[in-house]
Amino acid sequence: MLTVKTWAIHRDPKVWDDLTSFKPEGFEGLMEGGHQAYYYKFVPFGLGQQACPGAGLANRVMSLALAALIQCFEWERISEENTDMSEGTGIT
Ligand code: HEM
Repeated sequence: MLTVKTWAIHRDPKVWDDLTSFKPEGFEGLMEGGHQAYYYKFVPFGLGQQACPGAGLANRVMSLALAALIQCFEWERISEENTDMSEGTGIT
């Protein structure tokens, strides 16, 4: 069996700058160059035979789901402190 090391790909300093900072703009232009270019750099759905079969659906409904959450609820911060986004163990 061949497994793809997504953890290492997503943390490759040759591909990603300043890995531990929150920089959404780092994802801009990710889709340029077509499907293949996107998948080699950023592989949230895995790769190969075991890759997520729901990727197409997820990509299409993600912005709708997020927009619905933003529109339907009143959001507020629970404290003035920044959320700790550091890695931990557990199940997503
Ligand atoms: C943001 C949304 C999603 C993400 C990030 C995601 C990510 C993943 C990942 C990383 C895998 C494992 C790939 C591997 O083992 O290499 C996977 C597997 C799978 N996903 Fe998703 N997924 C998402 C949404 C969905 C949706 C919407 C469906 C179905 C409607 C789905 C169905 C599946 C199934 C059935 C597998 C198992 C595939 C297999 O083992 O053959 N996923 N997904």
